[in-house]
Amino acid sequence: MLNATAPESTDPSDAPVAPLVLRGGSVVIEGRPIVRAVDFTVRTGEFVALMGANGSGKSTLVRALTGLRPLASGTLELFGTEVSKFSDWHRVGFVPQRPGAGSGVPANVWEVVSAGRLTHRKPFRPLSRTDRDLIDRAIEVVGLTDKARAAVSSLSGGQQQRVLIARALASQPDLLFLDEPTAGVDLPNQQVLADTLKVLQGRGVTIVLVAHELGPLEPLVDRAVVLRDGRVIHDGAPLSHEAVHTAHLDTGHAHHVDETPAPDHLPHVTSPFEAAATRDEEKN
Ligand SMILES: Nc1ncnc2c1ncn2[C@@H]1O[C@H](COP(=O)(O)OP(=O)(O)OP(=O)(O)O)[C@@H](O)[C@H]1O
Repeated sequence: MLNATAPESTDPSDAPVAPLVLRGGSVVIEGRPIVRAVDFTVRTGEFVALMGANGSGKSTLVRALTGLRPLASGTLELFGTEVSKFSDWHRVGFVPQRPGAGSGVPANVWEVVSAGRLTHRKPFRPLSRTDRDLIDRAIEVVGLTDKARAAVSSLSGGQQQRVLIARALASQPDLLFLDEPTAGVDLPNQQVLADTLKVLQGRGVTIVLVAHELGPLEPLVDRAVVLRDGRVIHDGAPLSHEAVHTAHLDTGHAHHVDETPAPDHLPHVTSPFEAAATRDEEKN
């Protein structure tokens, strides 16, 4: 007699593709190794906090993971595709650290958030009804509907941060990076951020967030990865602010990395954002 129950698949190709796999990733800036041989995998739907002291390399790592900084060595795969061949950038959202969504341009909230739909539109086509609905909804999720036509420059720092988050939401990413979204943001705004990220987490979005302290975000975090001097010193349960600073390589959760210094001459990995990143640096 035939068994009607289908046998469970053992085919490894059935496993969901990890949104992010970095192997031996190093970043060198002006000859100085800033990120050193980091292995970092993020699974679908995970919420990972990237922690560590000032200057430990968190922002640099995030910029490498978003294709904004070339890797000096190592490999990066996004949704199973090597980064130089990856083209589904609309699946990746990034909320940068720097405040000031308006950045001197007299744009209103709705205009800035609408930029989140740019990667989805065909060139020179006006926004569709769907685009407009997604923009309105993103503004609603971050609680700024009543400010939709306000100049971004007229908003508080925390509200401006929410505008940047709404812009990322409007692009409906599957993988969202946020670089210190709570820095300099008051507690009510941090709570709005936590509520917003909870909505995204519920939708299955994978989230990688840089933070010094988790605050209201703590209950959402599945895993903390702590960097020190460009290396991973902890990869496991979320840590308190104090524990981040006292974490040692022998915590038990620690992920040991190769101590070999990055070589001087390294292969160059290009990305579609590299030109933009260079321009960005020149401005700094
Ligand atoms: N464009 C750059 N040019 C020169 N050095 C840089 C550049 N970007 C980063 N660095 C250096 O790399 C190191 C790591 O910086 P990074 O901003 O990645 O650290 P971080 O952990 O995010 O710090 P913070 O918490 O202060 O934001 C620092 O010593 C910084 O000075």
